[in-house]
Amino acid sequence: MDQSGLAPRRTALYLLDQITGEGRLMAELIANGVLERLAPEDRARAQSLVMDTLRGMERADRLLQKNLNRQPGLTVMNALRLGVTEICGRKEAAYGVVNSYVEIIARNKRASQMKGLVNAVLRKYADDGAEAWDKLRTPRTPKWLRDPLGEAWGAKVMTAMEEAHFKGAPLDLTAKGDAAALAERLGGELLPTGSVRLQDPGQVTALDGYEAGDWWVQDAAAAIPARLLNAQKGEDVLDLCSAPGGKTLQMAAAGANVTALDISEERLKRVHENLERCGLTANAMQGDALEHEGRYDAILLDAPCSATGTIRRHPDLPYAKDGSGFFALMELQEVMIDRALSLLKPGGRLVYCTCSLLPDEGEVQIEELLDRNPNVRVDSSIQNLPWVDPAWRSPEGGLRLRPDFWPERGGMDGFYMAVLRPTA
Ligand SMILES: C[S@@+](CC[C@H](N)C(=O)[O-])C[C@H]1O[C@@H](n2cnc3c(N)ncnc32)[C@H](O)[C@@H]1O
Repeated sequence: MDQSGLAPRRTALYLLDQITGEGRLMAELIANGVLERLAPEDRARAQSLVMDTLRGMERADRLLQKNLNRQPGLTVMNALRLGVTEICGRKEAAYGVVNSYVEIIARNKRASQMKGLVNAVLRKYADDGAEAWDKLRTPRTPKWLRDPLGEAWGAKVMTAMEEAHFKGAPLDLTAKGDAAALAERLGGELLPTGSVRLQDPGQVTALDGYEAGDWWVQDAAAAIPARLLNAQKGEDVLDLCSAPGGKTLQMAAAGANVTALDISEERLKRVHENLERCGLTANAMQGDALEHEGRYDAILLDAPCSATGTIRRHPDLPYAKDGSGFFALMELQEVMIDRALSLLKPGGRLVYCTCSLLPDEGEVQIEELLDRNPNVRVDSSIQNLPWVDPAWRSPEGGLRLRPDFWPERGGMDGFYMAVLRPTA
């Protein structure tokens, strides 16, 4: 048989097993070199197969349920999910898909006796599987996360967010210089917030201006906190949780004296690489935000969080996580906000943000801060900036961004952000 599709599919199956069975994140697996043995085009293929399967998981499972008396072991189930996604979701020719997964399972010592089942089940989708797939509802987020998000935002918004998650995300860039000129050069859209959006970018590193460091990849929502901080030339600015460095680059490009801290030596390497590629300067250093000393005009705290705002790009998150670590993150966020406020010079400002859809990591953190510290106010004037959509305004004075906003443009990451100013 034709062996060409086997390598990316086998890797896709391994990735899916690790995500759904071991709770590993895709980014972590890739950083550990899982894709390295594959040819570059196969890497992209393996990755996109996994992403599509995770995004459409509920559809694949619903279609499979009809043809399975009981759920097989994880690897066989995941091979079936990948196969159904390819045939029904990606509309690929069934023959090659079925043969590949049968071959992969046949070569798997623990699962080889199930190759007949894989063959028999996948074949059933060859004729009308694609049509059945298209008729199914937008795939739902796993219950552990759907419940709290639905409670926070309501059923209608939940469905709209799920639609955004299912569609995935375009590529957003932040320009080092003139964003309008960059949009024109790359044939992208200049967004109201100043980011440049490309709908169908191809390989990022091959785009014009990558080598020259004229831009960096940063979701439009993720670019807003540094815009709110509005670092000025010559100001002493602290990026407390900086890696991989998107916001550090924005503040360095504005001419501020940026100290970029991160607890992870490994992740800090990315900050150094990004600064070097873009020809920008910052004092990037490894350190714990809770122990850092100094006094700053402006501080950006992009706190570690559930990252539930990034599901459009990271559909593995709801399957790799179960929410069990989130409470500890919320406690850390609270301590970090207090610590960050203590590092401000008189008259200084702090932007607190998280790429989370959970109010406990955003709105509630700010409400609780105001309760325990009457000497801080939320600077709600940012809600009136000309490029701020009124729909983003949050009652306590911050901005709430959600993936279902800008649906006609391709959405945005979920984020919460607020500008805080000590009054004494
Ligand atoms: C949301 S990410 C930051 C993203 C970054 N601001 C950007 O825009 O590219 C959170 C970061 O916080 C770092 N972190 C976690 N605990 C920390 C601590 N106690 N002190 C400093 N950094 C910490 C993590 O290593 C991670 O890189």
